Parts: sequence; structure tokens; C-alpha cells
Amino acid sequence: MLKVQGLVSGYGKVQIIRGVDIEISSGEIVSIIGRNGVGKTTLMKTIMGAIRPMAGKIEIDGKDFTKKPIYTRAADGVGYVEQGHGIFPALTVEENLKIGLGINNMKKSKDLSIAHEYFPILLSRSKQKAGTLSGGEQAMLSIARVLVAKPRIILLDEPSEGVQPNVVNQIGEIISKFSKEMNITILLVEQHLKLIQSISQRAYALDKGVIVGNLTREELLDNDTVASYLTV
Ligand SMILES: Nc1ncnc2c1ncn2[C@@H]1O[C@H](COP(=O)(O)OP(=O)(O)OP(=O)(O)O)[C@@H](O)[C@H]1O
Repeated sequence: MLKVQGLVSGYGKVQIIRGVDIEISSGEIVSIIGRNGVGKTTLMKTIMGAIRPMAGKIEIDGKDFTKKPIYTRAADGVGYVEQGHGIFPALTVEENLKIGLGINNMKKSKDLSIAHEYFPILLSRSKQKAGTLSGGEQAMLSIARVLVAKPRIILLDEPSEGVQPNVVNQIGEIISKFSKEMNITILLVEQHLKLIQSISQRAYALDKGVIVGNLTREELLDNDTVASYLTV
């Protein structure tokens, strides 16, 4: 479904991602784990088209995405939940969700039912300004906003950030549920060990811009093994 080969990217002339290979099948939930600053967000942004690769190839469903810009991704079924959730705080929950439907559909009363089906709390908060939501609700909104476009793959960058532990569990269960029911592939960047372990089928470990581990589900469930990739 997603195939990344020999990917090199960074900022200016500085290489942060230094030859990454990743392969994910349709419907899989796969995590990228690694310490702070190893390049996880840079990798996600490169796959998403926000950073142009210096070398390598990105394929999604057999189509070459290497040089495609970020704004074509949503129409091609690729959703991105950026680190820090990326919601619009001055807009209402409903307006944020409508943005997920695409700029052309903003004024139409399009179907947001998928968002409400998986995140019912957002229905009761429809008219509330997104900036006044709790951390957990903001995380839910950021995921729901991508979900309304019915993507085939979602890149999720640290959805647990600023979210209470019990709500992180709840969000994890919802991600697993819609991934299974809608056959959505998930590439997850996380530091939150429990979330990684509860929903990932396997994981890649990233260190200094290269893949240093390819962990099976069994290896992921071993706290010491995972911790060795997450701690400094
Ligand atoms: N816009 C930028 N310009 C230059 N360097 C950057 C930029 N964004 C990130 N970097 C650098 O790239 C490196 C990797 O950062 P990145 O955010 O990808 O790491 P990360 O693994 O996602 O970290 P974290 O877990 O803290 O989010 C860091 O050294 C960072 O300082």
C-alpha cells in the first residue's frame, strides 16, 4: 500500500532522513518509534509531500508520489494528522470538520456522520470553538477531520500529545476500530508506549534518520526492547 525506498530528505542541505525503506500493506497499523529528534516528523512530512525528497521513491497503491505536492494528497486518499493536532482554534468543531471535506465543500452541508459515529462527543460540541476543547477532544477532532474525507491511509503524528492517559486508551481503541471497519492503513508516530503497544501490528525503529529495527508485534510487547529504542 505504502512503499518508501531509499528516502533521503531534510532541510536545506542538511540530511535528516538518510535512506529509509518502509513497506506497509493495506489495513495495517504500523508505528515509527524513536527518540526525540531522530527525524520521525521529518519522515512523515516527506511522505506527505510537505518536504521534497532529495533522493528515493514514495509509492502509494502503486502510484508514484515522490514529486507530488502536499495539496494533492487528500484527493488521493492520504490523510495527515500533524503533531500538535493542527486544528483551527478560532473555528468551531463543525467548521474544522468541514475543512476536512475540502475547501470546495465548506459551504455545503456535507456528511460529517463518520466523524460523529467514531467520535460522538464531537457532535455535542459542534458549535464550540475548537480552541476551548480539552486536549483529548482536540486530538479526536484532528483525527475526525481527516476521517471525513474517507482516506485509504492516515499518517498520525503523536496523537497522544497533551492527552490524558485514559483518553489516550480510548483514542487508541477508536483508531483500531475505524482502521478495521473502513480498511484504513495507519502509519503512526508515537512516544506513548502503551498506545504503540495496544494498536500497532509492528513497528520500525528510527535512529538518526535510518531504520535501525523492524519490530514484530511480539517484540513490541516486550517493554525492555521497545524502551531501548525510545530512551536516550
Ligand atoms: N524546519 C526545520 N529546519 C531545520 N531543521 C529542522 C526543521 N524541523 C526539524 N529540524 C531538525 O530535524 C531533526 C529531526 O526533527 P524531527 O522533528 O523530524 O524529529 P522527531 O523524531 O519527530 O522529534 P520529536 O519526537 O521531538 O517530534 C531535528 O534535529 C530538528 O532540529
